[in-house]
Amino acid sequence: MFENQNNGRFVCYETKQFSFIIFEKIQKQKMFLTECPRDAMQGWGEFIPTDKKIDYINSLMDVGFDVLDCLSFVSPKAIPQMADSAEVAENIDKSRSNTKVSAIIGNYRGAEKALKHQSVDIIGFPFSISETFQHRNTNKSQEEAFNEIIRMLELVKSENRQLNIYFSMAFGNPYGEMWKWEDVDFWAQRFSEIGIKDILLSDTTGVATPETIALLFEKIPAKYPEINFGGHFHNRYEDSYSKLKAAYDQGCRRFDSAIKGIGGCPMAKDDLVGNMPTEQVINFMSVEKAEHKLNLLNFESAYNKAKDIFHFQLKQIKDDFKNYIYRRLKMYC
Ligand SMILES: CC(C)(COP(=O)([O-])OP(=O)([O-])OC[C@H]1O[C@@H](n2cnc3c(N)ncnc32)[C@H](O)[C@@H]1OP(=O)([O-])[O-])[C@@H](O)C(=O)NCCC(=O)NCCSC(=O)C[C@@](C)(O)CC(=O)[O-]
Repeated sequence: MFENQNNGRFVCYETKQFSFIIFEKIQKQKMFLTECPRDAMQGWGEFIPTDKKIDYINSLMDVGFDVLDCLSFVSPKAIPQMADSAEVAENIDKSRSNTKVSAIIGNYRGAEKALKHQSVDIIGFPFSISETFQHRNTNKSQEEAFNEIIRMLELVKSENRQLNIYFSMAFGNPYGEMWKWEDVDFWAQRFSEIGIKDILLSDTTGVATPETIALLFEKIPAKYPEINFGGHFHNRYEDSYSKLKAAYDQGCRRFDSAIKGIGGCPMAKDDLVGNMPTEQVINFMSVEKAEHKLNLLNFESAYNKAKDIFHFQLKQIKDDFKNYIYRRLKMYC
């Protein structure tokens, strides 16, 4: 099968007597975007006052993201920054927005706490392809986590909400454990069997390359069409385009990101590897002419609030923009 630039593809059909090639129009799929202020905030050193969090999250609710991953119901000792999530959850204004709200949880108790809040539509559990990271992050083995997820799924169904699974360390790990795509496939199969419908292939510590991203997005989603797969990348600012492109070219239209790429998982390594920056996803969509429904004016106003919370500077933004233009020019020259 060969895709071309005109929203179409040449498909080769073979019967016993004939083989023929036809041109099929393909519907351009809309992007499905998740903004992750939870990932940005959870490792932030100074405590962000609760009212600032609420104000920031409500400004993001106006942008038009499909999902806002903004809450966390884990141990406050492990992640003190998110200890006020219950109060934040009670003050999310969903009246003007279709954006779904997602909360991260690390055990059944966290799921129960999250689901008490009517604003929470989705809970997300970080299942790890690396056994070491499963222990580090949730104090469980993979099998223990899997069994707990089965219980959580029952709970989520009875509450009429949704359970997303992150495949942490899906592209490799920094602990010296062997990585192969077949391990990701093994777990995708098991999660498919229990009826999980949403899996985010996550590059927790930024070890993925465009090649491993392309490999995983080529192999895995095709085998499990009943599951919606997405990309949850952590990377350096300048690697954003090539990583998005690697997944996009394999048909992935679902991406998680955080403004300015701030954040990461504090349980993974000592140094946080930044998130996929949302501005880079927006740049990417404009280059690829990908359809989305973000309100960019509202995005700018949320971006200004992020600037205040995370103290990033205008000069830094200008430098990033200059670097971005330079790289694009280099690609075309
Ligand atoms: C998962 C647990 C809770 C298990 O924690 P545990 O140690 O197994 O639980 P425990 O039952 O032994 O309890 C330990 C303490 O935590 C408390 N506790 C226990 N559970 C809860 C709860 N739900 N809510 C509030 N408190 C809780 C519990 O009460 C106790 O407090 P103490 O008695 O010592 O005062 C713990 O290991 C933990 O909090 N880990 C942090 C997980 C986390 O938030 N990681 C970051 C988010 S995941 C991520 O960022 C990756 C992602 C999503 O971006 C994808 C990717 O890139 O890979």
